[in-house]
Amino acid sequence: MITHVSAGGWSSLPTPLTPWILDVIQSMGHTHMTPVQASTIPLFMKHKDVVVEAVTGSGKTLSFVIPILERLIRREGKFRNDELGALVISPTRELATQIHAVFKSFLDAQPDSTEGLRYPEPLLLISSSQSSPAQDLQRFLSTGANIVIGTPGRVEEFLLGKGKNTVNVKQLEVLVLDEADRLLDLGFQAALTRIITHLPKQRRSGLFSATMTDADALSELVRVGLRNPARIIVKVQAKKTNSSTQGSNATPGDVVEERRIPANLQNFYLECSASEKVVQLSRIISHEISQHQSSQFIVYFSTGACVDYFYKILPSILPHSASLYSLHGNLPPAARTRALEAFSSAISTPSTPSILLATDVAARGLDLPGVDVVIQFDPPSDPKAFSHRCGRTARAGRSGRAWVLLVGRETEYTDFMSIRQIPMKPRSRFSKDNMPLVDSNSGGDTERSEDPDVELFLSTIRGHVSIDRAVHDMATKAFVSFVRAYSKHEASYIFRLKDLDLLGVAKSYGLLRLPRMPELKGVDRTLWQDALLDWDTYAYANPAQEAKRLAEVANSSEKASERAKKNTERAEKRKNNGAWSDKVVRKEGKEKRKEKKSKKKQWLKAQQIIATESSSSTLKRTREADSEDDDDGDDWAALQKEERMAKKLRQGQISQREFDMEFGDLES
Ligand SMILES: Nc1ncnc2c1ncn2[C@@H]1O[C@H](COP(=O)(O)OP(=O)(O)OP(=O)(O)O)[C@@H](O)[C@H]1O
Repeated sequence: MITHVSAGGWSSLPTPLTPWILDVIQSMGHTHMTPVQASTIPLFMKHKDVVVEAVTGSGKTLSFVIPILERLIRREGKFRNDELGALVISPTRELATQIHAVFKSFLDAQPDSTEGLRYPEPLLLISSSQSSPAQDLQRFLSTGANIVIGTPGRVEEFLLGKGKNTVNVKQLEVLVLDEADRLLDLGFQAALTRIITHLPKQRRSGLFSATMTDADALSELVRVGLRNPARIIVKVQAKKTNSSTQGSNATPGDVVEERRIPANLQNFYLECSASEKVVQLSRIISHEISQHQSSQFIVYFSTGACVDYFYKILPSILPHSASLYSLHGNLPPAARTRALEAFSSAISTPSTPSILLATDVAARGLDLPGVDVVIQFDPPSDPKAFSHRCGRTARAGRSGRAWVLLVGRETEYTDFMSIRQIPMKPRSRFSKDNMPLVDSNSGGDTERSEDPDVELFLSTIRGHVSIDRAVHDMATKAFVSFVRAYSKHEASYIFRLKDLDLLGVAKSYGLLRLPRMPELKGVDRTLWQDALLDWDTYAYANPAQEAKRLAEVANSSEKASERAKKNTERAEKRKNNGAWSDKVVRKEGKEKRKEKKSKKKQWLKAQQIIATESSSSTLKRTREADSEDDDDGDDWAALQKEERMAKKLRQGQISQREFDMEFGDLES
């Protein structure tokens, strides 16, 4: 369904558009302006700075493209080759390329007789994967381009790096920040400030986004050099029923709600357990294909590693065959361009369903009118990205459907979004037959039982993963990156890692075993079962990678046996060292005892000298015998006994013979 949201014909603008510009607009099939265009174009064409907030897909691009062209066409005096007339900055290269294409569709159609924009090529994209900054600079000078479009990094390089003394910005008429709230975020702030400081103050500036709410702080606007800007907010009113209308289409008497998402967007959330997410993703896709004949999907994940992994896994679990595409920021620029081009052309000729798996690099601005369904497998870390992701469908009055999977207490996210005028409707989990999954009811309490197919999916994914060890590496990387991203959610009081069932997530991912990571420290591992697999023979499908692994295994087992050998040697040495030190201790003890003994014997000797002359030979023999005695206790007892006997001998209580029998050399 396409609901045309009109706000008057193009001819109703207070300043008429240049005829050939109007022709191009008509050739695009845009018979009427959208509300944001009707509000913005007249102001921005004149001398007003604008801050524009309007929902996704409402036509903001033409709201700045047309005023820029009109200002440059009407300008008195031609730009010199090194002079820049207009600068458009966007946060991603994909969006920059798209904006470039919109400008180009106008400029390519300009008649030869046109005054104003008559350069070999008045337009320059400086974030293309096909050109280097040096080449951009060269093209700028050779073509005399006056409209430059780029991402912050490349624009900075262009104006303040290599091009510092080449690109003349003195005559700059217009600066546009598309997705301005994103550009004013911390990540881009420093580069943006440097660029803006470099530009002349006498210029018009326009800030555009579907989520400008945070960027309207006065200090932000002053920082980007806006003076007394016109604030344009285009809100959507929708009937609080299933059939929605937009803007003035709501009739008096209807219960209407204001929302910050397109009126024709149906926005659903589906609550399931962590272990059920992949099952439910597959079933939403299946439901959309069979019930709504949807054929173009974008599925958002939280990290590039998750995109890579599910790109591998999904074909094994999707009930329908589909063409998959992947797009994330870690891909080389050329691969990103290829993926987007392939997905776009698949959209224009739908035969089998096409599914783009993406991160937030594809959340904002991309205009892919054929997208029927957006599924957020993981809610975004930045809540603002939520409406941008949803907004890849239901564009320009078309209808579209968006889903988000929420786990446990994550359903609080719906209230969080509702406050931000982004309503969501609950949907039940889907059963195998794509019917709502009914929770069992025992004694009045509804029990959420895990979908029985979770185990089936787990073993299917595991089966797929176990074919190639590289996929296992991807699975582990994806899981780890997901957990780390989860802990960085901006809405951290809703997305709390400690509340998340990590074993459920691991199950959903089809992990063969749990990775070693501190976040898994507290989990009850008795609830987890590793896949039965011989890890020694589990191989990489890529022969070179497998050869490398085997070499590493051999190397590490060699190292392990070397380590074991060294350990044994060390143990042996310790033992020997231990025996030696025992000896030392024993020797020292012996010497101490000897010393003690000799002192006592000296004392005894003195006693014996006092005693009888006849016992002296016996005592001498006793001393000699004692000196060989190592046992300190027995020795001391013997000495005491000897001393007692010697005393008895002196007192005549025993005879010399009796004494000698005991201590001397007489046999008893
Ligand atoms: N006046 C119009 N009538 C009908 N369709 C239009 C009109 N103006 C623009 N469009 C179409 O609407 C679609 C969305 O436009 P655009 O990409 O500018 O949206 P946006 O507001 O910038 O969205 P986002 O916030 O997602 O970047 C485009 O396909 C464009 O061709």
